[in-house]
Amino acid sequence: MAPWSGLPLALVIVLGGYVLYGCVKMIRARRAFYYSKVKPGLPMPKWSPIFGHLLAMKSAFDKYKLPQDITRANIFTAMAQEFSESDLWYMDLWPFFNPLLLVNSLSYATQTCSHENNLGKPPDLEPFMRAIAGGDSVFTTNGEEWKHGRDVFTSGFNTNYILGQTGHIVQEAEEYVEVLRKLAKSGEMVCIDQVNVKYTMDIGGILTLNQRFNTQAEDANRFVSAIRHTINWDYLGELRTPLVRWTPLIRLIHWYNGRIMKNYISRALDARYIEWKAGNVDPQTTRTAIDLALADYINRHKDKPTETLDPKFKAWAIVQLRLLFFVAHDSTSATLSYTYLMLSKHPAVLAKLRSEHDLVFGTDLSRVPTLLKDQPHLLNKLEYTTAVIKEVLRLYPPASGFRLGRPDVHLHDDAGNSYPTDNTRIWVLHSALHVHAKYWEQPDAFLPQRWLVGPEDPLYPVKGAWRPFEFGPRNCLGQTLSMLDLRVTLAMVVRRFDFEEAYGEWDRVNGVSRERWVKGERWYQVGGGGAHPADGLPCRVVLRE
Ligand code: HEM
Repeated sequence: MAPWSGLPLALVIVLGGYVLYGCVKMIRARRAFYYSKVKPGLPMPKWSPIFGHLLAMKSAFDKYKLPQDITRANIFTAMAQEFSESDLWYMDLWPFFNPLLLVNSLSYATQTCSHENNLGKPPDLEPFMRAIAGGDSVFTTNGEEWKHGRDVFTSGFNTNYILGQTGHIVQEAEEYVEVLRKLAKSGEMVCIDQVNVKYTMDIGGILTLNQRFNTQAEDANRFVSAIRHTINWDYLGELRTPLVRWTPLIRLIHWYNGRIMKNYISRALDARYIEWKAGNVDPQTTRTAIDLALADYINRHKDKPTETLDPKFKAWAIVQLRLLFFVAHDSTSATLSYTYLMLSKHPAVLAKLRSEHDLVFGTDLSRVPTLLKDQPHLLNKLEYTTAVIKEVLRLYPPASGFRLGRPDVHLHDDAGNSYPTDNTRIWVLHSALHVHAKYWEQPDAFLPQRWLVGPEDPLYPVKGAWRPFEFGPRNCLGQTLSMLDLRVTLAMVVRRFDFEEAYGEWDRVNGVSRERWVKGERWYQVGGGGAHPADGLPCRVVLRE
């Protein structure tokens, strides 16, 4: 029998076909990028006809000594200094990304996210978000589909309603204080970000799914474990290369976890629908995401109520609720972690924060939960606390803005230059914009007072340069909730505990070398949903009482 017959020959043909297909796609992608971006002389790093900008990424890692697990936004932030003249540059990272346009100026950010241009979300968000949400969610869809989702959930996140939910947050915060107390008693080093993720998941559970998960006190239930596993595995994909995401093992894990999440929310929807039909839910006072989805469904079927939920609605609602549970907890937990870190590094700020809490809530700490529950508007008096949170979000923004360019939309600069956005994904780099010397006095310094000074002060922030929640039609739906979570938590926690960063010890125990520092910081941002502190921010919790 000839050596190249039968199965081996078929394999060679299939593999050869794949290689050929890949080559044709690569040639097409590089050619299109060359003619639309390289030839017209648009700003970009040195481009190679074979590697595009993949080598430029490698050079950035070497040049800025970036650790492997740093977020992509922070890689681009390091590169931004090379494009300080244009404040914008293009990148060809095929096959890992479609063509990118990185922007780092207030004007470009505003143009990208404006109502007028109304740019949508790119399909490139899908691979990550699909693993979490299981389908097209309010985060990733565009047009009418997006608008319907946004309209259904908006009233559950408005300022008045959210302030009325303070009691629920305080309830979880009381549990959280007990967890911190135990950690302080044990004296153990702990990666506090993981503790914060559990805490914010408990808040997210009650405000999106109307369920108390008790993740802080007990072992995580199957839904909660499944979503965090999905994020962790997906992050592993992001860390190595996005191709890892498509390996059969990771796809199998996502499928398995996705089934758990889907079944869990499906049962929760059925159970809650029974409550609604029995008249046990007051739509005026209960606007958790699950209730808002059901209220919309019931309203649309009011002429012909259904015995059980329509499967099409259920499939849609499951996706939205998975997404909302994720966004409701992840970035807030990272912000909380960075807040503790900044407070531990800036004792004068911490002292001022504590004085403000003494002034607003009195010095009897045991009264704080009741005061918060009975008079949530007291939180509006926490001006300095809000300034601290804003400054943390300036230096450590957990997310970015991401839009799909369009042939009719060009970004313009003051000199009359015009930059095409056709066939590009525009990435508004919050981490670069938030420390841009053009907009910020002492950009790298942690100075909460900049949020309290008047326009005559050089520290006074330039309007629109702080955009952790983005602006425009696709701005963050949950920003009020997030700011409330953070203010309640700080009011409950900072006068009881100190947090002592312990990276040195963690690195010794884990044999980590000094290579993993970025701009003198060991707590650089790593991926994992939103951007979180590297290695979960190892620290010791110390009880002050
Ligand atoms: C510190 C906390 C948070 C930060 C920094 C943050 C940041 C952001 C950013 C930057 C976007 C826009 C992304 C883009 O333009 O491409 C966004 C969208 C969104 N966020 Fe947040 N977020 C936070 C917390 C929350 C919370 C607590 C919720 C509650 C459910 C939430 C729900 C959403 C939703 C639903 C969207 C999509 C909105 C749309 O496309 O219409 N986020 N967030």
